[in-house]
Amino acid sequence: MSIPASSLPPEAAFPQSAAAVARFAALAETGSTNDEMIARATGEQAAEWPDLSVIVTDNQTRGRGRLGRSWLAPTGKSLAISALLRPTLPDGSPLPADSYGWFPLLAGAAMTRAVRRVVVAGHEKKAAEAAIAGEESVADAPPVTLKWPNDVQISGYKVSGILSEMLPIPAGGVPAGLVIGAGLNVSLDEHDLPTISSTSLTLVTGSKVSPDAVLAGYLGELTALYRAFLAAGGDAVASGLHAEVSALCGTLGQAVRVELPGGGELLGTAVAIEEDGRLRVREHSSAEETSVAAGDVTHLRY
Ligand SMILES: Nc1ncnc2c1ncn2[C@@H]1O[C@H](COP(=O)(O)OP(=O)(O)OP(=O)(O)O)[C@@H](O)[C@H]1O
Ligand SMILES: O=C(O)CCCC[C@@H]1SC[C@@H]2NC(=O)N[C@@H]21
Repeated sequence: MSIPASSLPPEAAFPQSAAAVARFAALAETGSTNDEMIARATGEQAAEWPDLSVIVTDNQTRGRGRLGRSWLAPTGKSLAISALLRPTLPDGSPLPADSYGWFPLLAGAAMTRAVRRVVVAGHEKKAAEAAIAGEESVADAPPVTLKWPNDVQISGYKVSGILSEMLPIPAGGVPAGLVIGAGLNVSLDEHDLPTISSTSLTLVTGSKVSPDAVLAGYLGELTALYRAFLAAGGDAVASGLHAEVSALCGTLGQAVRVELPGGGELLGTAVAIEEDGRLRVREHSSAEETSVAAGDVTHLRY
């Protein structure tokens, strides 16, 4: 007698992703994958959750976004992914705390690259179908860019958001690691979208997208950028991460409004990403340049 599909563990739906990391768990449902991962990484069984452990679900019921917002995801149509990193340098010493600021950008770059591959493949499929039908060539593939610090946008619409959270730091100690949470809108329809500024992979490509393939793509990119960053001692410039993030970042060259964490705002043009990951903005009123480490950035479209 064959086993009914519903009795298979959820991991069975993610063979490529499970092969890409040290430990992989897929949950049928959870409140927040970041909360799940933080609890496991700091609980009694913490030693069983090594560097590059991943928890995923397609049914996250209380997703948390940046700046205290909620992350909304209709059941079965998006992925909530949390990756545990316990970064150590090649000599075995822990990564210094001041390199941790690069992780949100590193994860954003990894997701941008993974989404780009899906969008380009969808575009090539459409182009091939158009050619067979004898139609005129189709338009260029839509741009997939990183919105500083870590949203992924397709043609300016948000398809993924990232929330990185540090594990508790022991008094006077070095960080024990962090959890990088990523929400990815996979197959939402128009009517499922939580905001007018969001989109999904299926809406953009017009094709069915394999959650396992896109997740494995993201985990592969994340692992590659992470390993290069650690091999360079946590130096984003030497590892090429600074250049990669700058190349993927659609915020550069844009007119932006930055709502600063302490109140107040900055109106200007985003001109560069600093070597420590901050965004440098040239103010419109004074032409003065200010670098911001955090804040809510809006791309202004005139
Ligand atoms: N599944 C989702 N997809 C996209 N955004 C979502 C989703 N769930 C919740 N949101 C939230 O919706 C809000 C809108 O996101 P978005 O970044 O597009 O707009 P914004 O921050 O208001 O403006 P802007 O992008 O122009 O700066 C954010 O708080 C985002 O976290
Ligand atoms: O854009 C944002 O505001 C960040 C959204 C982060 C959502 C992800 S989904 C997986 C992980 N678990 C959470 O509760 N949040 C993050």
